[in-house]
Amino acid sequence: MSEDAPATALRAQAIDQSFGDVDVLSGVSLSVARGEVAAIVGPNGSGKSTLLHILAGIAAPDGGSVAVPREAAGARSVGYLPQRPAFRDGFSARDTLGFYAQLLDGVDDEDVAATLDRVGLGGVADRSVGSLSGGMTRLLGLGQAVLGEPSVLILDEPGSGLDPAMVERLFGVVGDLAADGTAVVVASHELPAVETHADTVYVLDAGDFAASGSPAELLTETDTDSLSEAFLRIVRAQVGESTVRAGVGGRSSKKTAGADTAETDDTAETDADDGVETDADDSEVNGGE
Ligand SMILES: Nc1ncnc2c1ncn2[C@@H]1O[C@H](COP(=O)(O)OP(=O)(O)OP(=O)(O)O)[C@@H](O)[C@H]1O
Repeated sequence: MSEDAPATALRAQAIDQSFGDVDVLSGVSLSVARGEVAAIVGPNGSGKSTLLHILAGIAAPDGGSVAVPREAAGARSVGYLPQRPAFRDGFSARDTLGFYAQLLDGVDDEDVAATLDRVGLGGVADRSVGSLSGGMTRLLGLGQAVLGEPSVLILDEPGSGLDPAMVERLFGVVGDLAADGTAVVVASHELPAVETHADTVYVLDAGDFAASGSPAELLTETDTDSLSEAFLRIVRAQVGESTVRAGVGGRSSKKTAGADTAETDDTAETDADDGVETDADDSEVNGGE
């Protein structure tokens, strides 16, 4: 790896995931550098949450591997905001983040207060979490995810339920974190915000990335004027029209059975035992970058 190249913060290789006979992810690979905001977009049911669970180490994939080199600086490697964050009622926002702070080395009350301010909840820090609106609860989830300055931040639909100003604020926070070196993977349907704030966009459809590149590259490739238009063009090209996805469906969509088999067979790390290595002190992950 050259001195100047941004270090890889997260690498997923040949991820396969099925539920029953439905193949949701088939050979998905991506690499995210420190300081990069990578957005995963895709139709409903295309597998974004499934992929994020795997990247966050919450679920082991059927095949493939995830590696997150341990960073010396942060109190933890990966922060994760689920699609529907929920907190135990009866505690304030401050106490809730305080609880999570206790679980992390070197994170104190000052960090909790700074985090609440950062996500826009400083003014309601002492309100019970049960009295927070859905959007505020999501912001608290973002606060929980960024506590301890993880080197990788994984956000599942962080803008869902937030008003446009809050969506902008949230993506602004994400941009600030990336500027400080955090690698961010965000699944989002907020395509205008993604177009403005993401460095790389991955369009997940039919089990794998149908397209990827910077927002500008996707607009150029699809000859469109906005990421929303580019998205529609890409996913309509996949199946003729955009619908709720029910998975790749027995390898019947864009991949052939042979292609899937070849990817699986080619991959040395598809053993489930090798699966997720999110906390691995895995310096070889950066080797050759
Ligand atoms: N635990 C599970 N058991 C069975 N099927 C599942 C499970 N989790 C996800 N699926 C299926 O996998 C597919 C992908 O779901 P996923 O939630 O990852 O999609 P998504 O792209 O995040 O959707 P959305 O944009 O609507 O949130 C769907 O067909 C879903 O029904």
